[in-house]
Amino acid sequence: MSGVERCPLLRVRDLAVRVRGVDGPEIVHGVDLDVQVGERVALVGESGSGKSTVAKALVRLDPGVEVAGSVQFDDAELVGAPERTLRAVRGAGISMIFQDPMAALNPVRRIVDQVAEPLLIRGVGRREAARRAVEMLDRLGVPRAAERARSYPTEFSGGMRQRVVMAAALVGGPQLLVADEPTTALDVRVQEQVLDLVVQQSDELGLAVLFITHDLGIVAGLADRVAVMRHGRIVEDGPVDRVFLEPQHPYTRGLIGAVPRIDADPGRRLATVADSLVVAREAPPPAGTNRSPADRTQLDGGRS
Ligand SMILES: Nc1ncnc2c1ncn2[C@@H]1O[C@H](COP(=O)(O)OP(=O)(O)OP(=O)(O)O)[C@@H](O)[C@H]1O
Repeated sequence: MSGVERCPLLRVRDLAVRVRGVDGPEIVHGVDLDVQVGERVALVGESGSGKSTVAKALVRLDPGVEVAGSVQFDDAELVGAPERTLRAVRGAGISMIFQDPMAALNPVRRIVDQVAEPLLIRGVGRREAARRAVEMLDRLGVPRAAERARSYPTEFSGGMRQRVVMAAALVGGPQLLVADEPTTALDVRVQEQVLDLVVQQSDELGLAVLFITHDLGIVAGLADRVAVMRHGRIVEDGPVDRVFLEPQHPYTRGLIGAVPRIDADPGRRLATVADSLVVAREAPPPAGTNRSPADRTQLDGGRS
C-alpha cells in the first residue's frame, strides 16, 4: 500500500433521488459508489430496487426526479451542474446503453448517421465521423461494416442492434460505460456474445463499466466489484470473489442461492431470496452487517 488514496473516476456519495413535485419517500437514498479508471463494477438487485434510477441520476437523464448528494466524475461535481456541463459529460465522458436497443435507435435513420452522431455533435467533420463510425462497427463485430452501415436498424437482428448502440456509445471515446441490463432482451447465446464484447472493449480501451443487472449469475465473469442494491440503498459492496464466497448480507446470500449451479442436484428445487430471508429470520446477522429499517421489517417482522 502506498498510503496515497486513488481518486476514483466516479465517486458517488449519499445519492438521494425523489420524484419531482411529490412529497413521497426517496426512491434511492444514501448511495455511495466508486468506480476506478478501467474498473468493472456490477450494480445488482431485484426489479424496482433502484438500479436504473441510480444510473440515470449520474447524468440527470430523468427530468421527472430530483437528485441530491454528490456525483463526482473526473473531479467535476455533476449534481447541481448546469445542463451544458452534463451535455458535455454525456457521451464524451459517460455513455449509456439500455435494455432495448430499438428504443435507442431511430428506425428511419441510417446506422452510420446514428453511430456518427456523437462525433458530429462535437464538431467532427461528416466524412471523418462516418469513417470512425464504420471503424467502430467493425471493431464490434458487425460483418461487412462499411456496407451494412448504410442500412436501417430494422434490417438488423436484436444482437446486431445492441452492437450498433454500443458503437454509438463508444465512438466518442468515453471513460465510463453504464450498461443498464443491455442483454436482457436477447437470447442466451447472443447475450454471451454481447457481454464478452463489453469485457473485451473494457480491457482494450481501458474503459470503466458500471454494469446494471438483476442477474447475479452473469456478474462473476464480468465484474471486478459488485454492489448489491435493495429498497433504494446499497446493502453490500465488495470485490466479486469476496461477495460470492462470503456474502455478508442475508439478501446477497439469497441472490447467490437463487443462481443455478451446474453441479446442483437436478431434482432439487432452487433456493430463492425468500428462502434465504426465512433462514435469516432464524439466525443473528453477521457482525458488521448494516441493516436498513426496511430490511428489519422484512427479516424480523418489524420487531426492533
Ligand atoms: N420518474 C419516476 N417517477 C416515478 N417513479 C419512478 C421514477 N423513476 C423511478 N421510479 C420508481 O422507482 C423505483 C425504482 O425503479 P428503477 O427502475 O430504478 O428500478 P430497477 O432496480 O432498475 O428495476 P428494473 O430492474 O425493473 O429496471 C420503481 O418503483 C419505479 O417505479
